[in-house]
Amino acid sequence: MTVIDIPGSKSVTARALFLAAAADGTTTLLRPLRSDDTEGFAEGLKSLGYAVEQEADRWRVQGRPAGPAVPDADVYCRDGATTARFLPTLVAAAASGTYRFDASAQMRRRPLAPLTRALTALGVDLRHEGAEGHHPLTVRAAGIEGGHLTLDAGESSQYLTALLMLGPLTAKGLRIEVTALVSAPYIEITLAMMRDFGVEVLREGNTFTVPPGGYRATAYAVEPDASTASYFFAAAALTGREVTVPGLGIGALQGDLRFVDVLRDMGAEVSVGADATTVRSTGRLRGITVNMRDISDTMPTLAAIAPYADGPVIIEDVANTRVKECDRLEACAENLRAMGITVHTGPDRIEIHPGTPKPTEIATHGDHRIVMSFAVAGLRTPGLTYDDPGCVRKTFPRFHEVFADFAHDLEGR
Ligand SMILES: O=C(O)C1=C[C@@H](OP(=O)(O)O)[C@@H](O)[C@H](O)C1
Ligand SMILES: C=C(OP(=O)(O)O)C(=O)O
Repeated sequence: MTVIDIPGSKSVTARALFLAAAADGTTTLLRPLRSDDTEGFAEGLKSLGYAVEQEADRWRVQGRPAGPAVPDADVYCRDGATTARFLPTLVAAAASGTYRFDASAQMRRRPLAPLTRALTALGVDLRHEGAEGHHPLTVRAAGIEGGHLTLDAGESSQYLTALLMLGPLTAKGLRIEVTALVSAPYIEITLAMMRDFGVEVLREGNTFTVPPGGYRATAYAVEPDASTASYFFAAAALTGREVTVPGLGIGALQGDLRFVDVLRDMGAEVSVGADATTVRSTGRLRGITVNMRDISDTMPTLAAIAPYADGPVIIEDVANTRVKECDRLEACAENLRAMGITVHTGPDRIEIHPGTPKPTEIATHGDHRIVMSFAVAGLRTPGLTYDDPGCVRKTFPRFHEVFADFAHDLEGR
């Protein structure tokens, strides 16, 4: 059995930084993720005048319920959609200030119109320099009264997360009626973490009622990243081995841990314990048809191991993977085809046929998940190379070292 320590969750770290910055008091984050996305979020907060002290496994944030410490700032959100969607929302609640946000070329292309429209509907003066609903943008803060909103979060749950977290910072709170939602388990993370910072959201069907009153600082331990864990679980299922990830068990916040259910359906033995999850190969990897709308960050993980299954793998309802770090459906298809595999894609689906993959250079499109997913395939098809291996920095800067040690350890068993 191989036990692997996974770095902290990106989603939890980003939310914790937002909530800590808005809270009354000093918050300590234990085991935050240290990667480009989360360092970028912390840097963004610092540009806004928040005090963020970063020691290796412990970050301290001094909350500022009144908002940024500086009257104006330029904030670069890098490639992180959590940063690019959550930070403009955080500053919108301040009583005054002018804050300009920009992001990487890909993040400029990624959408946020439903969020910017919702903020505008709440009375926020938000201006775009180019296309509406895209970075760069400037927020002129003047406080938010609050009230009722209708939101389409069918393209990204991050719009809803941003507005939920904004609610307690408005004068009267928010009532948000959601007409469509993708990546729903991320909303459970948001609600659970808001509760940890002292705010209870009332949920009635598709309507969320968020009370005013602000957040309370706390000490917060960040759980390991479940999307990152998917590469190690998939590796076990693919290579006939067993892998245990401590820190992700029954009470885990992240929906992406459900990726192990997909591996179970494909033939692996899975045990989700109180505080750890184990995947053990039974030697079988069956084809499967699976809806991944809730856990689409793990779609590339499944796509990369799909050719080694004994039947077709069909992944459905993942249209939003086309607006991530790249068009992930086409990137997976392109790379699998380059490996000699038969693949069909539709607007929201991918169908991958069994075959004998041959090594190639993986076109990463700057997407960390493409690299990490195909690294798993590399355990069965040695010789895969990557045109931009360093893009793993977004969520797991030490991925290549850790994965090489892990693969070595697996081989020895
Ligand atoms: O809220 C979050 O932390 C995230 C939500 C998901 O995005 P979408 O809701 O845009 O699918 C996920 O893909 C992303 O990596 C992180
Ligand atoms: C889609 C992702 O990130 P984000 O949307 O937070 O940039 C991801 O990490 O796979």
